[in-house]
Amino acid sequence: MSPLQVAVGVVKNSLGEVLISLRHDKLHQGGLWEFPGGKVEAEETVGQALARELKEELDITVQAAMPLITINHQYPDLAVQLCVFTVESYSGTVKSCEGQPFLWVNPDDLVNYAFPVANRPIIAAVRLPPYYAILDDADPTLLLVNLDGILENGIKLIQARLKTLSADAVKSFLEQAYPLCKTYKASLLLNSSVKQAEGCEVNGLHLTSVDLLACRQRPDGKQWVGASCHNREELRHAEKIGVDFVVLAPVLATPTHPDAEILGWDHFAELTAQINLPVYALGGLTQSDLLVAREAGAQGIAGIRAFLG
Ligand SMILES: Nc1nc2c([nH]c(=O)n2[C@H]2C[C@H](O)[C@@H](COP(=O)(O)OP(=O)(O)OP(=O)(O)O)O2)c(=O)[nH]1
Ligand SMILES: [Mg+2]
Repeated sequence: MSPLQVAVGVVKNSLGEVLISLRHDKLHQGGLWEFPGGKVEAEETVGQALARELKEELDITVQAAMPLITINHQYPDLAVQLCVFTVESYSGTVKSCEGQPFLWVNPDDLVNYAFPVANRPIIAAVRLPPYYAILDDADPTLLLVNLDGILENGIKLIQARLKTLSADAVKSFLEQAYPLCKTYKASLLLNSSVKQAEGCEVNGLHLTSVDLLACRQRPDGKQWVGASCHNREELRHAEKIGVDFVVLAPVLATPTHPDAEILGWDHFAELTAQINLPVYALGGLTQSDLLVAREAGAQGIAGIRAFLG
């Protein structure tokens, strides 16, 4: 049987808080928090269903919505496909039309509410930004200059991929980079191939595809865990161990990996549709590819050169 298709909306207020509502106890997944939305009816597109449900449940009119993530989940009693949109603009004032209590919650606080299990990657997608910068040490003298440029560009998620630096050099870099990222409210992840610097604070770990496949479970004690993937097997493993997001590459030709097999947007979209995780597109892309990437099911764009200035 085909899954129950559900249109789901991530609605934000002017403070950047997200609307959640409490499912009635008697419903499927009752007593848990949800993002507003509901079943797609026959002869209705998902976008039409989203607009109708948000009008019925909240009395708001959707003016623009962008795909965020699609989740295919098998509950013991029901298969659902949750088509989640970010509501970019709407008119009207939110009210509870069907008696569901609702709350406005800071995205980072969503993890403190009980949602249906299918919602875990949705919450990650809501919290993650559209761009993921990869800072490499091809020229170590430019590391801090490049980091500054990335932060000045407004990028909030950064991976330090420091392949050549010694452990001491990594340590002295992180001692400057972490506090700098913090002042810009950006998160800094360390690539798993980096010589680990004892006692250095970062916001998370980014697993290389080799390290990903070697992990039997999600590494402990990390705020964020990301992973690099190139194929279905790696994506499945990332989903299985419960990373927060992945980077799928190379989408287009890229000078840093000239021999890698290129996915192209169609194959990227096909692979991304099969996985319940936020996926960043990487390889030969720039910030201006964001809309194309979103249409292909991506969380956003990752890049080495894309955010340097
Ligand atoms: N709206 C919504 N549904 C979710 C979320 N997470 C999740 O697993 N679901 C599941 C629960 C249900 O099985 C299904 C939504 O179906 P529903 O019956 O509540 O939809 P509806 O609003 O059209 O309900 P109704 O008019 O028939 O009362 O999707 C979520 O965040 N939002
Ligand atoms: Mg509903």
